[in-house]
Amino acid sequence: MSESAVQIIARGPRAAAEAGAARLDADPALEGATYSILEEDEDRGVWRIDAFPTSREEADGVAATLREAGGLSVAVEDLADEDWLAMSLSGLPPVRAGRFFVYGAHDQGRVPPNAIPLRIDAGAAFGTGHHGTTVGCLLALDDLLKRRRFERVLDVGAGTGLLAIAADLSGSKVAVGTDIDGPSVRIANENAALNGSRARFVHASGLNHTAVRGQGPYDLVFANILAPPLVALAQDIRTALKPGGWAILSGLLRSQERRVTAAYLSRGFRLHRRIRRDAWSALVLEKMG
Ligand SMILES: C[S@@+](CC[C@H](N)C(=O)[O-])C[C@H]1O[C@@H](n2cnc3c(N)ncnc32)[C@H](O)[C@@H]1O
Repeated sequence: MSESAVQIIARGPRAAAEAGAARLDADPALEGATYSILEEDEDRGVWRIDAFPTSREEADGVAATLREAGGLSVAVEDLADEDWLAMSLSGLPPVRAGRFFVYGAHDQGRVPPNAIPLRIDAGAAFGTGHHGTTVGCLLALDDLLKRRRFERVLDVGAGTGLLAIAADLSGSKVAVGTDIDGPSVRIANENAALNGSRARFVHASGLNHTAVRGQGPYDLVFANILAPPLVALAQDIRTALKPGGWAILSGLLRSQERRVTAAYLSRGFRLHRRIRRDAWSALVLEKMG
């Protein structure tokens, strides 16, 4: 959808927005759709979903699904420029998440002392550090690093690569990432080079790549994808981890915590912590012996 990119904006009460998001998650045809949900106006109780479809078919599907959910006013707005994501994100403020400081080119020189800087410029891949799902992962890593080190780290659904790069820059020996989206893999490898990181990214669905198997087993696996693939990948993530290894799972809504947690508890994980940000939840799980 090059010259005619659109953004879909749906507004309504929290219950309607969460119901709309749940419908997007449940539709296999919209599995790859990227959207965010957040509280836009706390006083008036208005919640908002922003979706950024990558094809006309996906745009029609997302808009129809949100309308069918009911209780939402849905607008489809044209984005004039193909580089809309970069435009909409340029100038965003830097993000501090624990010891990590995620910033764009325009904030070079503002890195606080003692922070681990992650230079990530807005572009066509997900993960500038501004989304609640990404912040949850960085906060979880920061917290775990207070008591332990992770030698080998895997990042499933790496987007810009910032989670694997954060692991590498905070002392991991091996940091590998995968993404089903080819351009994201290229961008993630460029970001690794830009940050002087040895993290490496490969084009793969889930954990299905020889480079992923070859570097395992892992001490830590990140997966910031949606609830259905998190459930579907539970066994693969378990297999990829050492006993006593950790999983940081994100991309799920608070309303989906129980379903995702159940898939991991039933495979011998223990829930260590939940980090909630906006409507999103990040789960920190340990693989028991
Ligand atoms: C929400 S973004 C997360 C990006 C980054 N890890 C972060 O935390 O900001 C999800 C990414 O996962 C990728 N993805 C979705 N399903 C996947 C799958 N089954 N296997 C690998 N990557 C996947 C998408 O292309 C997208 O880049």
